[in-house]
Amino acid sequence: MSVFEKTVHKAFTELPIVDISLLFSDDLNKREIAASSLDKAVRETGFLYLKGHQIAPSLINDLKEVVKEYFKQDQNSKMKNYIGLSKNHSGYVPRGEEGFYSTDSQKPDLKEAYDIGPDSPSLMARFEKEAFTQWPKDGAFKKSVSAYYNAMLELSRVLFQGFALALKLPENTFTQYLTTPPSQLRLIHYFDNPEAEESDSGIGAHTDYEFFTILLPTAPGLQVLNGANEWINVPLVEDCFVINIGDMMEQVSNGQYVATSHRVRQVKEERYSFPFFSSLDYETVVAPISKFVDKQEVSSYEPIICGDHLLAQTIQTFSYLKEKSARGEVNLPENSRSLLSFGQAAIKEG
Ligand SMILES: O=C(O)CCC(=O)C(=O)O
Ligand SMILES: [Fe+2]
Repeated sequence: MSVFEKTVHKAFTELPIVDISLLFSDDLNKREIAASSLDKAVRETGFLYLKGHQIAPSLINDLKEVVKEYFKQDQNSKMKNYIGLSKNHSGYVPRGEEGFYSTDSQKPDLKEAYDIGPDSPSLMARFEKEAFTQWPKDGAFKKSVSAYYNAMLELSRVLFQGFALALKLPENTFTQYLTTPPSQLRLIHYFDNPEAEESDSGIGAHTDYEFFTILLPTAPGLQVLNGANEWINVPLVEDCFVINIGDMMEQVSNGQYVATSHRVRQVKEERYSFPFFSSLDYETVVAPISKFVDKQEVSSYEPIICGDHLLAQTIQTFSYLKEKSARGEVNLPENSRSLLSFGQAAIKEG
């Protein structure tokens, strides 16, 4: 395969486990060994289990505890922190607020969420120069969730370096743009539904918008589309995160690393999941790196501005932002991509 051909994932039936312990080594040769196993897994599947991440179990346990307590509250209490009341796209997301994932508006995805982003500059930096994250009253929630957010931000720095090495690029290729990224942490609660059928959607099929996602699920339900267009179950593996490639990694690598479609289905037992969407600084221009573009080729990946891509996708999916857009209070950035412009399905069509 020429290095310029876009990757097509294998017809995998399970996800590889990648141990990144060596990425924490002071020895570059050792970091490169870990990076090459990352590279292999990403090319074959675009999705993997991450071992050796050095996140303390207490951070994870504290997070699960405060989130479970939070969602136990009644709807009125949760709506006091409705995401539409915030200036930086943070807060409670009731069922049905997001219109993208579920294709059937009569049957919204069976979930609610709480979204956390940084204080300004945030995802809404185009419209709000100064904005602060909306937190519920419970101080324990803020403490545990912030600690987990900060740990994810640090892990994303290690992984950005790992992905740069994996792509045989200078190690700081991405991290030079990682100062105040508008990365989002979602705390998702899927309702228990013992009668759930195979077609009942927790989250409909999509790719994530950022570079990669560090996901912590608490129960099965996640499914990934493989190279043969089959949905593969992602069972839990103890002490592992799940990592998947997002739109912007596909964009910078000119399709060497492809965003992977995934969905959540048939959630019978109550389920929580915590994706951290790893982004770079808002103004970062995300274009295919020249090494991956054939001189004769016109790349199908037009440059995008990192934060604008996230903003555009978000405006197209959240009801409160669609309403603000209709009132002229927010507007789509120039050259916005439509939804589902990345991933295997988009490559096959395009
Ligand atoms: O809940 C999960 O396991 C996946 C969540 C997800 O794909 C997302 O929020 O983008
Ligand atoms: Fe996702």
